[in-house]
Amino acid sequence: MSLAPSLPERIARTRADLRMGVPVVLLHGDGDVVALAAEGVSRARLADLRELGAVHLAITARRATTLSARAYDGDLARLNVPASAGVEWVEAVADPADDLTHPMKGPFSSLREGSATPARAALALAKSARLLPAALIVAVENGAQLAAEHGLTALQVDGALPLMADLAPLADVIHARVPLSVSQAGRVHVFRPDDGGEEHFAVEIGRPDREKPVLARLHSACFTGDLFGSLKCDCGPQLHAALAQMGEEGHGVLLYLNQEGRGIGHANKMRAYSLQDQGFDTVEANHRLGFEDDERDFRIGAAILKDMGFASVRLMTNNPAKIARMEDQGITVTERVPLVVGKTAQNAGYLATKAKKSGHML
Ligand SMILES: Nc1nc2c(ncn2[C@@H]2O[C@H](COP(=O)(O)OP(=O)(O)OP(=O)(O)O)[C@@H](O)[C@H]2O)c(=O)[nH]1
Ligand SMILES: [Zn+2]
Repeated sequence: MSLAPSLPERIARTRADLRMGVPVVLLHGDGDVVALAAEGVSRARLADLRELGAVHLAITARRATTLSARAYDGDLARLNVPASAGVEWVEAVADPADDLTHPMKGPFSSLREGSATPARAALALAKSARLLPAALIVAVENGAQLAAEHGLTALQVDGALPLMADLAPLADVIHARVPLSVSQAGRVHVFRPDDGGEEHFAVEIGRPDREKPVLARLHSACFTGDLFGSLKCDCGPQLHAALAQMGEEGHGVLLYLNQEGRGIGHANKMRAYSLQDQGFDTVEANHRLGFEDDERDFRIGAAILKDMGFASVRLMTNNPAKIARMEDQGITVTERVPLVVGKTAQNAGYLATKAKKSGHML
């Protein structure tokens, strides 16, 4: 009998700690580290980390490129945090908000020695906590002992990294009838991943025949567009047009995937919007923040479709990557159903960038 949390549960706990600004211990054969999310780091915590040893700031190669810092570790850089640097320095490196007003942030020196794997895990955890992808790290001698002494969560990096890259199993927790304006025959399913991540929803309209391709939409959450009527994107009109077409045909399935801001989270999407007001396009803004163009995991959508018994879809999308990801995951896309609605003066540039840089068929 063991009441100890499993590895997926430990990952969830580590993520929650980082989000709260609590340090965590990452255990690794080549050397343990204490890690702390850079976002919102307090003076006291930074001082505590310095007591443990030399502090480094792990950032993604995307962010390093913007800062003209060397990324010796390929996908990331471990910057030396100067002894004189305070929390303002950490925030300014992690967050591009004032890049234009303070363009000369360097020069930076980066760590070359030692394994970058714990730093990589810290960044993956920060991303999955929907924080800025930047983490303070300090190498420590006996991480497990330190964690026990201070009541910190300790995580084995070698087990956690591959598990985080895998798709977390999803359970169909509950489904219930919800009459909708587009169709009385609406049913909403709630899917919950076993890694403590966000729940996703499936809206089933009618009773689609599982033997035939179903009219399907994979919608990514957009709180500004879906709820507030934002004119900066086309999400709200796409959501409503997709449901309306399913209502007209009598059958369909709309997945509402909680991957806000193409998977970077609410706060980071608003940071991206703020950068867009400084003149960067949607892709450049993601890169400056340290993210890839698109951080979504469409395996989730494919897994939900399969769980519901759907093997082939008529996919409502303009995004060729969505079609490719479905096919990769064994969902046959028999037809692409275009979904071009909601063009506004304010989103013309956004849509043009999607067409130019992401290959959208608009
Ligand atoms: N990071 C970031 N995310 C954005 C921005 N504008 C919209 N989003 C997010 O982008 C996602 C839009 O997803 P979808 O509607 O599935 O659009 P898509 O991938 O372009 O594909 P289709 O609509 O199927 O053609 C949502 O998660 C939005 O929150 C932005 O400027 N930056
Ligand atoms: Zn949107």
